[in-house]
Amino acid sequence: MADPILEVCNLHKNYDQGRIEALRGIDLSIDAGEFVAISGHSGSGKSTLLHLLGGLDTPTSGEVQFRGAILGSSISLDKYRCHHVGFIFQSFYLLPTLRAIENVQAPMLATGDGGSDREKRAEALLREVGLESRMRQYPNELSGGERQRVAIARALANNPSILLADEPTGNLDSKNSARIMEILTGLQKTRGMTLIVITHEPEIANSAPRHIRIHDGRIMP
Ligand SMILES: Nc1ncnc2c1ncn2[C@@H]1O[C@H](COP(=O)(O)OP(=O)(O)OP(=O)(O)O)[C@@H](O)[C@H]1O
Repeated sequence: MADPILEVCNLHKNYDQGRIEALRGIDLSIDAGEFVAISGHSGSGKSTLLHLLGGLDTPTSGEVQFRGAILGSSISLDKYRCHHVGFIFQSFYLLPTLRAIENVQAPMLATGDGGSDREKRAEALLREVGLESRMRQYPNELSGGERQRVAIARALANNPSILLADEPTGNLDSKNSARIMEILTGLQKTRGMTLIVITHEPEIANSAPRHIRIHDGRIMP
């Protein structure tokens, strides 16, 4: 039976005082545990949509609901972002002065989650992404694929139910790209997470059970 975790209703997003219409009426329902790929040409509105799904920005009109709660109204964007969503970006965005294990603990510190268990939980997450031997390295001592694995562990820090990934393999070679997708789809299957991935790679888009194509701010039929 359908169990919507995210519902999007007539979503519009304008920039530049309405001169740019990045999203022009998106309706979308995503079930808990789904793996959805989003593709579309550059500038079509993919990242804008992902940012609104993740509560990183607010719509010009329309709404996003998380389990029936309207983002920014029935649930605060802060609470939603900190406890329910994990983000992964093409450029990793690790803090360069923190070791891998400290990067993973950062979101726990921000929310006050984890208590004295923080370090152990961060270790377990790094083990889950296969980085048990690289926990004490700084980001600049890690390869691109390893950095993205740290970013995935960090995205899991507060045990979110949704993972949002914006071109997570965009900076990686094909071997690392396959490894990252294997980890992400593994998390979707074993933890029952909802996985939403923006990608330009047809192989990844076609591997997802559901593939949404965006064109000029609308979902293509
Ligand atoms: N902060 C902003 N201010 C003004 N315009 C923006 C802003 N963010 C995005 N845009 C514009 O909105 C449109 C959609 O951008 P968006 O980043 O969502 O596209 P995209 O499909 O993710 O593109 P790409 O594949 O190149 O990352 C583009 O015309 C872009 O220039």
